[in-house]
Amino acid sequence: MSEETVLRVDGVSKSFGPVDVIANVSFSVSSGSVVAVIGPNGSGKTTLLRTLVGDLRPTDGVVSYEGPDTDRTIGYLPQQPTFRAGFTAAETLAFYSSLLDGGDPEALLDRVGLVDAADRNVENLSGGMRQLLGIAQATVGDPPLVVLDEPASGLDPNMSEHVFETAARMAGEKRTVLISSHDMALVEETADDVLVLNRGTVAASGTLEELYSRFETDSLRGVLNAIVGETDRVEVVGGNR
Ligand SMILES: Nc1ncnc2c1ncn2[C@@H]1O[C@H](COP(=O)(O)OP(=O)(O)OP(=O)(O)O)[C@@H](O)[C@H]1O
Repeated sequence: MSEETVLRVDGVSKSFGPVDVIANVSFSVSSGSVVAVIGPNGSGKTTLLRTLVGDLRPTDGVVSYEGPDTDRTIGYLPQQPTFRAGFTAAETLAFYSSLLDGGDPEALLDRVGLVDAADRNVENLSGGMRQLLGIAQATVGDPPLVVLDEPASGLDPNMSEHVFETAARMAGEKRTVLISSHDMALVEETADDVLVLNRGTVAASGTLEELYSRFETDSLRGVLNAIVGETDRVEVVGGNR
């Protein structure tokens, strides 16, 4: 695996009005790796990813893309992807491809295992199929960095595994994949590096082995429990706003 930095995040904070959601987050992402962002509900994963892809402007700090200079540098699957109604899956990808000179829709659908749904209208896709179409959309134009926000959410176990295998295979093609997830088993199988967010700050980061050794455990669940404790409440930043 190459060790070139593709993304550098330096002291990034994001507030919404008076609500500080992420604070002073710094890390870098190496090319060709799968990096997982994990953390409890409300810890700031989506806000961090949206800031990294330029969907949100950081309140403080700098995000620098340092990968290859291509037409599309970062592909992004939002937590809830939306598509224009009336288009088929293939037409949706053809549309994005036409904007970027970004490749053959059939090949993009094949990459995520969605060829059989090519002619189905997007509003008639199942939740899992929508996620897969969103992942295909995120890879249009072959961006060196693909950011996937909970791509396996709502998918059955086989599909979740398929999505993570797809992500790992993409990273093997010299593409870097940054993925947020609550599925600890799949993160353990797939991730080269893990960033643990808690209350909007980086509580820990490193390879699985580094995290296991630091927290004297043999699972990510153990790492999370050591950081967050066992709780049945979602931490809500900024109170009840
Ligand atoms: N636009 C906004 N205005 C105010 N607060 C916000 C806004 N967007 C997010 N937040 C708050 O920021 C915190 C982090 O939310 P975020 O969606 O980033 O967390 P998350 O780790 O992705 O959660 P989950 O795992 O549940 O998807 C939450 O308390 C949320 O209510």
